[in-house]
Amino acid sequence: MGSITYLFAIAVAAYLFFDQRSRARKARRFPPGPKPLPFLGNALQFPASDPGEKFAEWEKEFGDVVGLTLYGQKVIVVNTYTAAAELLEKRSSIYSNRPQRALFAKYGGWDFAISATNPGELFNLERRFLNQFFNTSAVKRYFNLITKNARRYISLTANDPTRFRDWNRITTAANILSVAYGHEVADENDEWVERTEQAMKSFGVLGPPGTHPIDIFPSQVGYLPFRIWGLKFSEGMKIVQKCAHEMSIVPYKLVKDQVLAGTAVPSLSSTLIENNLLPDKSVKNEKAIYGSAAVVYMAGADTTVSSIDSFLLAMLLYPDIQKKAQRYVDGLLQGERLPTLEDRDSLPYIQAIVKETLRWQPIVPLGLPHSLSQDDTYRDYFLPADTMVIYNLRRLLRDPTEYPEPDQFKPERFIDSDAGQLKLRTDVRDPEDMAFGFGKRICPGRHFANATLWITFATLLTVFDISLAKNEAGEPILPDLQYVNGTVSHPKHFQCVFRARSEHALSLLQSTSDLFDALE
Ligand code: HEM
Repeated sequence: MGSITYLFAIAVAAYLFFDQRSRARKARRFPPGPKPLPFLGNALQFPASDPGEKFAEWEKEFGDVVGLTLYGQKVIVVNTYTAAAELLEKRSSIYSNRPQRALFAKYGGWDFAISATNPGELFNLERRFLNQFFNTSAVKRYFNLITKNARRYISLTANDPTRFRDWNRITTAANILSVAYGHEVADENDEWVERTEQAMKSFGVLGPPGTHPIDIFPSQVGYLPFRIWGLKFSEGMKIVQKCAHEMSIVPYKLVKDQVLAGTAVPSLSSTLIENNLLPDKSVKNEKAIYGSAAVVYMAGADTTVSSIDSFLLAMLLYPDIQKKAQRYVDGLLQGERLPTLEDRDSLPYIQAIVKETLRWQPIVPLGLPHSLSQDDTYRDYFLPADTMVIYNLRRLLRDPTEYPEPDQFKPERFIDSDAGQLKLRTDVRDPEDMAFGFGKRICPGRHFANATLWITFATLLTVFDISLAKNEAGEPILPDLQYVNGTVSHPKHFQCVFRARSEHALSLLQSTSDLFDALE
């Protein structure tokens, strides 16, 4: 009896030992993915422009977490909300680095930008500063400004509808430059707007992240003169560096001089300079201050502009939804006034339209990649430190199990009508839980963005009927819903007809200049 027990105990111990080893071995497995080539890895298969289709193919073959290698860099592409939330949200403490882009940060001079820094002193300070100015209650102090610029956009569009996309860009810039620096955008030739647009364009020379030899082997080739990569590259990098300086130090110094002279218009920069001013007139935490202000424009303008254009596309393609939204707006405003952000809770249908716009056309289709600060295991997979994590936001926001008929624009999916009263549903996943990213890296400007989109959509619906342009034969021109891909994607050229819904609506806009004063 004793020896049987003994043998049984050995068998159990042996089983546990081998089971543990086999699980450990299994956990050393990187997630499956397409077969890599030596050195290049999957670089040649990695889609340079529209990754959506390729990612969908890989997901079908390998599952919702796909493993890739790009020149030795391990990458995972995450295709479900469950996996993204588990890794980037719940394990945020180790999934919040950014893949290092030496070309942009170190050699391009953009190392002050929070989007390029890893959690640490500079990151914490910049997140704290941004949160101080963009948390839910702080953004309320910008409601008047946002409303004013939404009306300005619509007023400019009423006067010259052919340039509706320019007006969107300029008035969005006006919002953000005012918040960041107290700078008032006077007209379309504003030097600050041009400067920042030049900076955005200059990034073209950097190419897709992680593909230039300086990004792949920073310590080996980074110190070599830019000339060896060609004249175009070398000239392009000089512009990137010049823009980094002009976007950060130049406006910062200007505001600092204004603070010292007592002439600064209150803004994120002026307040932070005042709060960090030392008796000898130097400023503590300078880099975090100019970094926070510069990144607000870089991250906030393009994204908001593209979301507003996507809303216009939805209104062109779904006229019944436009009519329905207008009925709700008219029911509240009775054609007597324009909407304000105080009306937000009374118009849940417009809130649902904001959510559906962010879901229907995810304008940051792959989010911003995170990276792992230490080894981890997930399911049976081993994920080494420095693995890049791409969350396929377009896939997450168009998941048919969360959002049936995901290609359709249907704000109704977020609406409940309780005894005839509309309210937002709480049992459907809110696209805002994904569209603004995850964990410690979640977009700090999300409340500001939501307010800007809401007031712009509500005012557009109050003032205009938005409809398709017609060709010479009188047939409607349907937009093809093609987007120019990039970190932020934008709809390609499309046309829109804006017809004022009433003379009174226009006159409300025209009297807006008085209203602006009242709002300020
Ligand atoms: C519709 C508008 C917007 C969308 C869809 C959007 C989306 C995003 C996304 C997906 C990220 C990446 C988060 C992550 O890494 O997981 C991000 C980061 C960021 N966003 Fe936004 N954003 C918008 C507007 C804004 C605005 C208005 C501001 C500024 C006021 C802003 C400031 C930032 C900053 C500074 C980051 C970098 C955060 C970091 O690296 O830690 N965004 N945004």
